[in-house]
Amino acid sequence: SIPPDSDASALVSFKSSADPSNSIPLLFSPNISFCRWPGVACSPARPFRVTRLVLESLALNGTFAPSSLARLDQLRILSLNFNSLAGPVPDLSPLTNLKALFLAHNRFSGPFPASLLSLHRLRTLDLSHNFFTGSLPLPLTRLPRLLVLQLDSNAFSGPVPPFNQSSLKSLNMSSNNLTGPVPATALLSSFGSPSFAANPGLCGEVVRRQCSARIAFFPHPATNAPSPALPPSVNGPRQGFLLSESSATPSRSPHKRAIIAIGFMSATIFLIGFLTLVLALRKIKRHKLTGHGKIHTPEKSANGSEQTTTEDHEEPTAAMIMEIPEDKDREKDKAKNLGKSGCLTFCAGEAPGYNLEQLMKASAEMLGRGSVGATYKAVLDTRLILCVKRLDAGRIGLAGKEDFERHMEAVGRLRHPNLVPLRAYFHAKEERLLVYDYQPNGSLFSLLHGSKSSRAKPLHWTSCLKIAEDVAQGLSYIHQASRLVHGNIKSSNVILGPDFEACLADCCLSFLLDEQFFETDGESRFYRAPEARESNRRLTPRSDIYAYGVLLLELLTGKSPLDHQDLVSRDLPAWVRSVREEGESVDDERLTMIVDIAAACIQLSPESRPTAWQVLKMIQEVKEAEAGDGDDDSDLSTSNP
Ligand SMILES: Nc1ncnc2c1ncn2[C@@H]1O[C@H](COP(=O)(O)OP(=O)(O)OP(=O)(O)O)[C@@H](O)[C@H]1O
Repeated sequence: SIPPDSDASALVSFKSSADPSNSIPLLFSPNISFCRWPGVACSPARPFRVTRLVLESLALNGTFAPSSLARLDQLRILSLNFNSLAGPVPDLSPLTNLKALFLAHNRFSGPFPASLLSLHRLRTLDLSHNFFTGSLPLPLTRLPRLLVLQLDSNAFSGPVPPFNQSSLKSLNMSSNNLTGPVPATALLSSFGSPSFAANPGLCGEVVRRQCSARIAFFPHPATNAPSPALPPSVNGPRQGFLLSESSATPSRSPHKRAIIAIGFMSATIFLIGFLTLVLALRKIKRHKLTGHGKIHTPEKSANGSEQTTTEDHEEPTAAMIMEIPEDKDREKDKAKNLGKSGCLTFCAGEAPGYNLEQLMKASAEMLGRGSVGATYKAVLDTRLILCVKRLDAGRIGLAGKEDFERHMEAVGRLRHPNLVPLRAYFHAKEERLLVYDYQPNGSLFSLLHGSKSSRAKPLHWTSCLKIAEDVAQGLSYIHQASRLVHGNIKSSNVILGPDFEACLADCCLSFLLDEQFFETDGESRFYRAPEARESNRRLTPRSDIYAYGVLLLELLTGKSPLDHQDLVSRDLPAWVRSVREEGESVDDERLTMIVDIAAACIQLSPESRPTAWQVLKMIQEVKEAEAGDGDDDSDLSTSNP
């Protein structure tokens, strides 16, 4: 039997929570010395003390139990890569000799494991491809021996810590949700932009993306000067500074301050004015919204990114809104009501970066009208570009303010590099606005079907795999982190971010619709699982998977689902192959693997469809097969004691 205080008992304890499906039953046999259990190594210098534990790709799908490995204070290398371990990483501070920790490609969640910050011998840390959230702790910059740090493909947010330790030779923070300027330390500058790719909110020299005026402006000492009070619904005097700053010289003259002060004093008057605008907004008919206001026309800069012209700011959306002042008493009443709920609610505890007033003054371009309302690209005076969805009051079923807010709060908590984040929402009596990040590179729909000049060609194979993986990542996160359902997966709701990463948009909005308006005839119906065709109440994670399967075939063939409605009766591999045959050659086995995934997703019976997580793993297997047999443990050897 196994002595209770031995390293062997620690291993058994770890297995009991990490491996509930008993995927490795034979590996942990009491008849063999535990130092010879597969994946376990003990040091000759310290008999019966485990120094290395490598349990990779073993389908471990439980949790990493607190204290289970705490006894292993001689452990140098711990690798649990490529499993499905979920939940937080427990306190690992007792593993004081740990030099390499690999937890990549699992389902770990929660904040950055703070206990790792006390592991001063740590040289390699790989937390990539998990669901970690929250900010990166500053003490990470003080781990003195850190050589390799892989944090990519998580949902870390907040600023990049100013790493500058000379030991660090490899750093990857890509595909997170980090924001703000990347500190231009010598070390971070030497890594350059690839280490930070697919973090749409990062800016600065290191990532070669200009920071907005806000970021450049606020550290300026003048912003700390006391400012006159404003009504609570106006987001403080900073906005006034910003508005004038965007077109001003950097120095703030007394003359300028006086102008700003006058601006503030008239804020109340202005506020009433803008409330009027909000009320009138409801009155504008669709054709007026599209045709009346000055449409913001983006210009492509030399680097391909969109820029706004000065004129864009001259005629705000408000101009479209302003035209019909109603009967004055009614206006006042409505203004009072709006005043009570006239603030944007920012999601996920994020600091307000703008206010409703600024939003209303933004220049706007209608991007389209979907099932729940119209979508606009809004350019604020600060040049911040947002995507604003104005919900169609008549079609919204979730009538109560509380229900609406509860739903939007839950949606607003979702943060993942492959989801378009909901930043804020607004709810007044009959007005509901949703504010998202604006994604500059169009939708997958326009990528696949947008060009009228050439007949639709399937995308390049590697792009297909990348987009398929990105979407599966986003979907898997929605299903796992929140138990929400996307409800409307289709190619126009897959938007391409600044680094052409695919992000799911319009997350969980189908549930807002009054059931009678649930479209049974729009393009969405081609993506809809048979069991959910008639009612939005029947949308489930499995119906999302069905939609994903249809999307995958669209991606592989470049054909709209309109053109492949009889999917179930087709010989899918033969069809996909025939459509792709003119393009670049793709390994037949890999193509079949992907088509098989799509076929599994569009099974008629919801129970037969895989989960999003399984889909993701299968896509990643194809990608890995594509990349050839990887050198998974190359870092292990570099950190081998
Ligand atoms: N965050 C965003 N950034 C950039 N473009 C976006 C964003 N969200 C949506 N879009 C684009 O705006 C257009 C209109 O979107 P909208 O959601 O209103 O309609 P839809 O996607 O066609 O229908 P549905 O309401 O069924 O999702 C689409 O082309 C979509 O790709």
